[in-house]
Amino acid sequence: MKGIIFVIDGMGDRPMKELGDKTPLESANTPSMDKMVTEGITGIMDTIRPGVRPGSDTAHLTLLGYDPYEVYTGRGPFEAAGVDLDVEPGDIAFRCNFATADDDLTITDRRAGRINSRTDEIADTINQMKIDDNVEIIFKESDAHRGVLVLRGEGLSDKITDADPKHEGNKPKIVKPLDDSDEAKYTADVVNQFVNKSYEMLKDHPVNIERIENGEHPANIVLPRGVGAVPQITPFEEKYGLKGACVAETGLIQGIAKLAGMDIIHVPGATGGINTDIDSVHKHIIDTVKSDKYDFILVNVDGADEAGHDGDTIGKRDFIEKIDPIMKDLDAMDDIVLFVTADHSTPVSIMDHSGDPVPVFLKAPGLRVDDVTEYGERAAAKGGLCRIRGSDVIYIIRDLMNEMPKFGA
Ligand SMILES: O=C(O)[C@H](O)COP(=O)(O)O
Ligand SMILES: [Mg+2]
Repeated sequence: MKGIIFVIDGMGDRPMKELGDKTPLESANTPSMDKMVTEGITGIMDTIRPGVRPGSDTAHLTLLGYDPYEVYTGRGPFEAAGVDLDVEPGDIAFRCNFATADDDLTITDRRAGRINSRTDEIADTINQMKIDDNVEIIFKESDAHRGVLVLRGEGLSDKITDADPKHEGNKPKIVKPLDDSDEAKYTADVVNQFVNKSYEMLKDHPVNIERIENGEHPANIVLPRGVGAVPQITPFEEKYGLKGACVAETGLIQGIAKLAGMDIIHVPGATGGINTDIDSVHKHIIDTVKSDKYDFILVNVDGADEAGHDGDTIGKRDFIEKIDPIMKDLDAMDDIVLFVTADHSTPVSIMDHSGDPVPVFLKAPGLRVDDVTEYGERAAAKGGLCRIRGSDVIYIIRDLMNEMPKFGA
């Protein structure tokens, strides 16, 4: 028996007039998932707890059986692991966005047109930045508009705020210390200098001159957020005795799996967007599930979340439809316990994560099948799994895999 958690990132949503009072999932044509739901059991899930808006990081940690209130130190170190940057004790790491700023540093696009090429050249320039002799700047591009900053040196602190203003039309936030320590004050000052210097170094960068000539948004500023020191995570295999692999598109999810000791399966052509090479994603998921090497596989596809963040209703619905053929192949396998879910809702109307519970279903041998015949937020709420929490998932899967020790004699 193999366990699989298949996360359709940000899939949960709310009914929309544009879709005839349906959600993107309810409106999507998903014959394979509907068949699996008919033969399986459904429910809804509060990934962390009702009303809590999960980040993808805290959500995935929870699904893997870690308590984010214990192990989560910030998003940065997971993003760093995802691009193979070491974060050592004493370092602090940030998730960054390549963004577009105008002359007075007002952010006009937090994702620089979802830039998807030559960010390595921009990273090379950022790596030449000097702030003072005490602190080393280590920067690496991740997928699309994402990047990672690691600061290394004496006397740094992760007790500081973010620079990313989170909404266009604002200037970068002035980073502030969160406690009275000299370390936090110093680190905040370093990060503020980093943001300003990134604009100075990038505004006339050849990559950006070319982007402007092509009518694209330049990546002329770097916005750090999600600061964190290195987290302590018990390896997944040590915790559960299951050898794990992760097939994911984005550095964040790969980084979480890597820090949990799982093997990372790289997917050529995966962009994390609705334009991803879905055939390549499909092939790598199925090959990994079929491989004898693994007992447990974490899958994450990210396009529905990106479409939610972009306010793209039709893109979100159509991306969900693209997942259905992958499910058809998983449906043909007998020896799996498959848990399909979103990590959180990203309603198109909000363009960000919400606390709405997400629809889930289970395919496994021996289930107490319910009456639900369609995969959707409201249909799933009528299913036999009822309303669960994300922290329940790894227990439910291990039980159905016959891997759970008995509690008691
Ligand atoms: O896509 C991501 O990395 C995040 O989930 C959203 O981050 P962004 O708003 O910076 O794109
Ligand atoms: Mg997510």
